[in-house]
Amino acid sequence: MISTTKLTPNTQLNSSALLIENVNFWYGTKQALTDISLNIPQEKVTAMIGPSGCGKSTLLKSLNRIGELEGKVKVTGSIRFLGQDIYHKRVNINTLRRQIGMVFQRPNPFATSIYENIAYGIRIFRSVSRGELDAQVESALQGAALWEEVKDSLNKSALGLSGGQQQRLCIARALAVNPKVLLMDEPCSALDPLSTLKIEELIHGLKTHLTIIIVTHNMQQASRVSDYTAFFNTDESRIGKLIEFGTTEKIFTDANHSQTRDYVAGRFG
Ligand SMILES: Nc1ncnc2c1ncn2[C@@H]1O[C@H](COP(=O)(O)OP(=O)(O)OP(=O)(O)O)[C@@H](O)[C@H]1O
Repeated sequence: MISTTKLTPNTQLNSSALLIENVNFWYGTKQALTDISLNIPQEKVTAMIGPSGCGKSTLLKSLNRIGELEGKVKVTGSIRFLGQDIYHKRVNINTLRRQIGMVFQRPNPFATSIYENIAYGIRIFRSVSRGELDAQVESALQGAALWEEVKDSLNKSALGLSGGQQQRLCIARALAVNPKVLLMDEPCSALDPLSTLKIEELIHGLKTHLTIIIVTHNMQQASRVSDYTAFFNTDESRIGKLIEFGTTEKIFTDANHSQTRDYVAGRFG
């Protein structure tokens, strides 16, 4: 159910998964984000919306530090995951990325079997018996609502699955290592309407035990799947900033800022 609590970016929620404070982000000398403060609630779905180039993906990728893989980047400010500073020098990046998993715009399964796509990540983090591995693979595929469709073809190539199935496999792969947060970067933009519906249903079920952050250009999708929405924009400086954060109901029906109202009404972007 969508809460009607009035929220501002700095409002302290009872249970915060990620606390983002005064974050600035640069690719080399190009600044992509300025002064972002946002409190991502635990076990809810938060949508990030805004026109192309306003830094939604950049912020998403800074939450599990995979943005750093794209070359020389600089981040200032603070991002706390369950209270811990993710940029602290003693943070184990592999553990961070296990706890904060990610699903991308285009499904990117490994060119191996369906089974191996899931088993690979589990084996990296701990040694398990074959029986336990089988059970965990099944559990992850069940969690991504894919088990019934693939249980008789686990040894077949993942590349033979449809695009929608591949995306659910990628979700299963992320779920297999028990993340606490799932970052989704336009996960349905390459999918047909039926596959999109399946992913949206999945998101709805997953938030009972996962915090989900989804970047989407689809306003209907944002309003269907999310509890909270963050709207980003740029001005003439071309640097992304957070304009407004609140319950999805408030952002879509009674936003404080005219830019937000114009964007959700489809008047620009
Ligand atoms: N690897 C990179 N190197 C340099 N600049 C980048 C890189 N990735 C993104 N940018 C720039 O950072 C800014 C924010 O990009 P980002 O992809 O985060 O925006 P976005 O809101 O997610 O856009 P879209 O909705 O089109 O995906 C843009 O100006 C973009 O050109």
